[in-house]
Amino acid sequence: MDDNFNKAPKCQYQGVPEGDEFDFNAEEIHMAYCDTPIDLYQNDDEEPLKYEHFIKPFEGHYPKTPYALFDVELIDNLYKMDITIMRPSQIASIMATLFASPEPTKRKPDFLCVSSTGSGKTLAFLVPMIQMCMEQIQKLPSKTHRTPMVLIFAHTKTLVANIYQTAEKLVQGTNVKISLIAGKTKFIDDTYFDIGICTIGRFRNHFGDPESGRIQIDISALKYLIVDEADVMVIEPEFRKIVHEMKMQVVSAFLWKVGY
Ligand SMILES: Nc1ncnc2c1ncn2[C@@H]1O[C@H](COP(=O)(O)OP(=O)(O)OP(=O)(O)O)[C@@H](O)[C@H]1O
Repeated sequence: MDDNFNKAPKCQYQGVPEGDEFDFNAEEIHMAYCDTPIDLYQNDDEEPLKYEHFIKPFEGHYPKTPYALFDVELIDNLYKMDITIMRPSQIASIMATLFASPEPTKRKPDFLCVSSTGSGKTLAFLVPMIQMCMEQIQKLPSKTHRTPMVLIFAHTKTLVANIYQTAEKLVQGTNVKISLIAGKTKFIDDTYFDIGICTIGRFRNHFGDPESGRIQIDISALKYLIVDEADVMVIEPEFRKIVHEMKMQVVSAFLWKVGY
C-alpha cells in the first residue's frame, strides 16, 4: 500500500500550516474541502466510485483497481446498509488514512475534513478506521489482549449513540471490538476493545484518575483520535485537557477532526 499515495492521480486534498485556533501541535493539518469532488483514481467510464472497486482479492475474486484497500466483510456490511457509492468526504478520508504519507519519515499530519451536513462524515471516518483495525488485528497473535487503537469523541450522547449504532452495523462479522463510553450505559469493565466511542464526561471517568476505582483506558496502542464536530469540541476546556494528557502519553496519535 505504501506506494499508492504517489500513484493516485488526482486529489484535491492539501496540507496547510496549523492555524492559531487549533492548539493540537500539528505541524501541518491536511484539509479536504469535500463539497468539491475528489478523485481517488480516474475510472475510464467516469462512473461514480463504488466501494466494491476497492475490495481486496478473495476466493478467486481479483481487485478492480490497483487500490485494493478493503476487506470484503466491511464492504458487505456497507452494502447491507445500502451504501454502494463513495462520497467525496469519504474518498478524501480514505486517502488521508489508508494511503502512505507523501513524506514517510515525518509523522502523519492531522486531517481536517469540512463537509456539509448529511454528506456522510460518520462513514468517512468509521470505514477507514475499521479497516485499519482489521489490518492491525490480522498482524497480531490471535489471543492478544488488544487495547484501543481509535478513540472517537462527539459532544452529545445522541451523536455518540448514532455513531455507535452505525459502527455496530459495520463491524458485524469482523473481529473489531467497539465500546460505547457515554451517557448512562454501565461503566466499562475492561480496556480490551479496538474502537471507543465516547462523550467527554464518561471518558473522564476512565482516564487520568487511577484512584477512582474505575477501569482506566489504556491508550498505549492509540493510533487515531477522531473528533466529530471539532469546531464545538476544541472550545471545550475539559476536552482540551484530555487531548493534552493524551499527547503526553502517546505522541504519535493522528488527530482526525471532522468539521461540519
Ligand atoms: N456513500 C453513501 N451512500 C449513500 N448514503 C450515504 C453514504 N454515506 C452516508 N450516507 C447516508 O447519508 C446520511 C447522512 O450521513 P451522516 O449522518 O454521516 O452525515 P454527516 O455528514 O455526519 O451529517 P451531520 O453533519 O448531520 O452530522 C446517513 O443516512 C448515511 O447512511
